[in-house]
Amino acid sequence: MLQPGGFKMVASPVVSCNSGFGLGSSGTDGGFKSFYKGSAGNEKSNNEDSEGSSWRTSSGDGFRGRGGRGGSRGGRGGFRNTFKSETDENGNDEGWKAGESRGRGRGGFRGGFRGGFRDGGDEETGRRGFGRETDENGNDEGWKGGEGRGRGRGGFRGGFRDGGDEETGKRGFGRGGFRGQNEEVFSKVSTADKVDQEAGENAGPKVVYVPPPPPEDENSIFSQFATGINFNKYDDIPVEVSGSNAPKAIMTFDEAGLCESLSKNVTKSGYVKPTPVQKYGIPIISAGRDLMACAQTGSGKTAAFLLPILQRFMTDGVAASKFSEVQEPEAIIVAPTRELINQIYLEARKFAYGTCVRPVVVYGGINTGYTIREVLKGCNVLCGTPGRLLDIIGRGKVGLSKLRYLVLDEADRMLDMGFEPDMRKLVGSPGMPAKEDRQTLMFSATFPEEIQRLAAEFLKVDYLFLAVGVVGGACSDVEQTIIQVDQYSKREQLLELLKTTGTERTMVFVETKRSADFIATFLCQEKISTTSIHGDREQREREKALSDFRTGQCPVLVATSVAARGLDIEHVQHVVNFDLPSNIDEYVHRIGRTGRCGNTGRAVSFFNPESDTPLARSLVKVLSGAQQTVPKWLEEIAFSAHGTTGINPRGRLFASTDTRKGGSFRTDEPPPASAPKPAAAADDEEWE
Ligand SMILES: Nc1ncnc2c1ncn2[C@@H]1O[C@H](COP(=O)(O)OP(=O)(O)OP(=O)(O)O)[C@@H](O)[C@H]1O
Repeated sequence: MLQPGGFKMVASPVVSCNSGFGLGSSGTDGGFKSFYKGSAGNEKSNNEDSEGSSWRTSSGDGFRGRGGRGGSRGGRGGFRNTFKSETDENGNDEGWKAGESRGRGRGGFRGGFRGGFRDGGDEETGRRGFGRETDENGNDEGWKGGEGRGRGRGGFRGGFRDGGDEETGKRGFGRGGFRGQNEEVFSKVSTADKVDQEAGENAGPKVVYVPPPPPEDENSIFSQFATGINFNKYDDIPVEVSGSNAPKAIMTFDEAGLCESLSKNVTKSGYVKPTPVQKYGIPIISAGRDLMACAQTGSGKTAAFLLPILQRFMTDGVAASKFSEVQEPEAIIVAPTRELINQIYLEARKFAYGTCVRPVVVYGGINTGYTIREVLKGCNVLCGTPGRLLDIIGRGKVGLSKLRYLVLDEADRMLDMGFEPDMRKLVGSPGMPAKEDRQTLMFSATFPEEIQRLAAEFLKVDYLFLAVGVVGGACSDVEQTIIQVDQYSKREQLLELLKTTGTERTMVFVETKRSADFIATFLCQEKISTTSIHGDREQREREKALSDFRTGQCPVLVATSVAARGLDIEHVQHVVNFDLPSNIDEYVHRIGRTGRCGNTGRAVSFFNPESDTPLARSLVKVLSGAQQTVPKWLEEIAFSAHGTTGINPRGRLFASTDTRKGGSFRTDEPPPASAPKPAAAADDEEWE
């Protein structure tokens, strides 16, 4: 039987979709029927009934495959349709990629697996042809479930790999390789290179995705995010540095003492003057001090740590990167999500342009062998998500003896319950210099007090605390609106809202991966070009979704918490909290995807009193802290919530300053009874 929530469908970003839904409005039960109309004119229908799900097209392709029942996902069951990339990337000259695998589809290849089609054929792989395919099947990933994604859901992402995208398709052989079920089969005939063999401890389907290479042309490397009308207002934000002997702030980039290459790169990036977090942060880091810095979303924290680190490397002369079986990076930067760490890497690469410093990025969801090869080519600045970073260190590919900087971006997230063990492992890794012998830097827009206390364990005793504005406060360039709704009117309200936003870029946040798919599909059916990003999507799909959103091909991105932090996407004018998050810091980060770098933005949040009342008080505080109108009804809810339930862990209040000053939780509230829930809902993201 179909389990509740027994389907999963990934909306195609570039298709417009005409659908008939057979779903209850909650979207949790029931059959499903939709019709996809591809850009190439292929029309597909997707139909799942309670037993054997089927998937058929009414297009000329005549595809008719049978997706079996789900059930591999630990009770979620269901059926997951990932035909999106096929339509948009391959539907042009090749026809549906599914066509490659059609016949096999009937064999129930999807039954019980999460995979379904897996096109797997990214451009890189395709270029390398078949030899590469075998190389890459060296089992270095183990089962997907074992990659931090599974969380006990079991199942694996088998299915077909038709290998075909534009590039691959041209090469013939790369297409149509059957990789369903167990990619180990391939590894047995593999001529895997050494790295992949070393990596192959866990047999099972491996991740073959190799991301496209980063841009090489200067224009793309230095593509700028235009500053907005409020950029100069950053100067009015109060700044506080606590701790002893803080160095003086700089007022211009000239005062930062950057070498010529770095200065040039700063100029080419369009940076004319530093933001407050840069004015204070750069000299603190240059002075060799540990730092915990908190500044509002979109205000330039990345450059605040990258520039002084790179400058130090230039002054002291780091070893030019060259191939070695073990790399010894001088800096490690960690961040909680793949897309964010990739963005940081691109920033590092931009600022290091024309120097001998080589940044490298490692994150889950891409081929490990490829990642390791990239690291071994030379690595001064290693950017990574925690899992992959620990993995590569554990494999002995990265030594830590030369490490001078350890940077935790989104540091409060990196130290909350989800990642704290990994961070402890990282600082406890063999060879990791003691905190006295390295410089540890932490950055975020939010820094709850309990996390600050924990963070202090990773820092030297005399670390400096930098607060630009109110710690955890929302960006004041974002106009925040809260609308009271009931659960069942949300979709209609969203539609209404999106009618007013037109083609302006909008991020719609939902609480679960299932709802992300559901809402994205719904919007597609309403002919709104939408894509989605969440932790159940293949990395390739995640990157494609982001890229389609960035370019405006899909002006609406439905996302879970995985996209809440750090992502810097130009022209995002709106954020919609279709579901409010479970804690206030998450809210601050989500709405901070707009209103960046002095630009203005709007955030609209649907407040359902049945589920969101616990957040009311902190919401009121955030709104008033950012000089926003607080609706009367919200104040009333907040007030009564206070009278009846006291503080709620969901509604954790933010700190207003350095905890070393004695703490700043409001004194009229008891401390939270239990540790607050991490930002991501339990049901939700795997962060790495
Ligand atoms: N001094 C500057 N002048 C012009 N643009 C800048 C400057 N500093 C940063 N920017 C740009 O502002 C944007 C936001 O910067 P960044 O992503 O570092 O913000 P952040 O504070 O880390 O945000 P978040 O808290 O969301 O992670 C980026 O596009 C960056 O290139």
